Amino acid sequence: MSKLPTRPPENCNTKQHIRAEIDRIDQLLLSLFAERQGYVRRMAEIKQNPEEAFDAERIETMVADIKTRAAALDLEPEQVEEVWRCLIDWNVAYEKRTILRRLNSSKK
Ligand SMILES: C=C(O[C@@H]1C=C(C(=O)O)C=C[C@H]1O)C(=O)O
Repeated sequence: MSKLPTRPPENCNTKQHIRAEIDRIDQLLLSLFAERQGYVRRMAEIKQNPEEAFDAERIETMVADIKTRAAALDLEPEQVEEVWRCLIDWNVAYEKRTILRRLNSSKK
C-alpha cells in the first residue's frame, strides 16, 4: 500500500479530504483486525474443549480495561464496549465451531 501524506482533521476542508483519511484509517484497522484474528485462530487450535471458547472472566476483564483505555483517548466507552463485545461474540462462536468440528472429525 502506498504511503500517502495525511492531513490532520483541522486541515481537512472538504468531504473528500475527510473521506480519504477515513479510508486510509479503515485500511489500517482492517490490517489490525486481520492480525488479531490470526491469534484467535491459533487460540482455537490450542483450546481443546468448546466450553473453553467462552471465558467470561477474561471477557469482562478485557471489556473493563478497554473502556478505561477508551475514556483516556476521549472515546465513548459505551461505543467501544459495543464494538468489542460484538467482535468477541463472533470470535467465541468461531472458536466453538472450530473446536467442535475438530473434535467431530477426530471421532471419524
Ligand atoms: C481469545 C480468546 O477467546 C475468546 C475471544 C476473545 C477475543 O476475541 O478477544 C476473548 C475471550 C474469549 O472467550 C481468549 O480466551 O482469550
